[in-house]
Amino acid sequence: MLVVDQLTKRFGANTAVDNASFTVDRPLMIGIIGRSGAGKSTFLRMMNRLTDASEGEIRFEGRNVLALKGADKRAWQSDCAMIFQQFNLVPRMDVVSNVLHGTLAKRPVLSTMFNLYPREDIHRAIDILERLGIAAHAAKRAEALSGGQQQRVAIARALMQDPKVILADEPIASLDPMNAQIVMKALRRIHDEDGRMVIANLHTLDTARRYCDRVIGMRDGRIVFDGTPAQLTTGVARDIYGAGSDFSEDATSTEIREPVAVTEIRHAEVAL
Ligand SMILES: Nc1ncnc2c1ncn2[C@@H]1O[C@H](COP(=O)(O)OP(=O)(O)OP(=O)(O)O)[C@@H](O)[C@H]1O
Repeated sequence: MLVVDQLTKRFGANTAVDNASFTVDRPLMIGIIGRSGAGKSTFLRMMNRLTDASEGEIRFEGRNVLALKGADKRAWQSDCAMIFQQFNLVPRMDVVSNVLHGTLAKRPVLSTMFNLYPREDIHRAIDILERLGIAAHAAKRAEALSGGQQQRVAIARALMQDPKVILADEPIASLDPMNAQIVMKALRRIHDEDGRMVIANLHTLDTARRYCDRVIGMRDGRIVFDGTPAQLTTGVARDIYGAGSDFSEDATSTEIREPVAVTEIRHAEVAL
């Protein structure tokens, strides 16, 4: 389904992604972990064609997506939606309009400029917001929502594209532990229920272990681990992070320890 073949990206003398290869034969939920600068974002950006590769191929369903041009490239970018750490919403625009922006690539420029969307798209946007537990905020400005709610709006916008793959670049790095869990659960549910592949860059080991079927570890641009969460032992993690024997998983943890926070999560999840 997805074949990453000897993928390399150089920025001058710096090799950000170094001869990376892996194969995915069904739509899994994949976590990419590694310390800052390991090449995780650059990989996602190549996959979505925001950055060109220096060498190698990314084949999705048999096509080398790195060779696509013009309308084919835009169609791929629509099939492969991206969400970001900072949500990238239009802050002063209402939530529904932000979600409808997910149809941008498929809409004539003029109708988008004047916010003219077909009724069925508006209904679909509201259905998606409902699915994510935030339909009650549909008419509010995006900036009025909490970080966790804004990230769910960004996921809703991605879903409007009806993508085959969702790429998430540190989707929970700006969120508190409670909202981080709500967002990760939303991504996992979308994967489970819709069968979409999700590839998420994550900076916390426990999140990768808990939500992903497969974990890829990057260090200095190279893939140094590719396995199941069960295979991701503390020793392996130490290798990925290039850490010494004093390495503590707590340093990369988003676990919630206070019982009160767990109760809050359960309340929030009822809405999901
Ligand atoms: N546009 C760019 N120009 C030059 N160098 C870049 C550019 N983008 C990334 N790099 C370099 O490529 C390497 C990998 O960066 P990348 O952002 O992919 O790492 P990362 O694992 O996503 O880290 P982080 O978690 O901090 O975002 C780093 O050394 C970075 O400085």
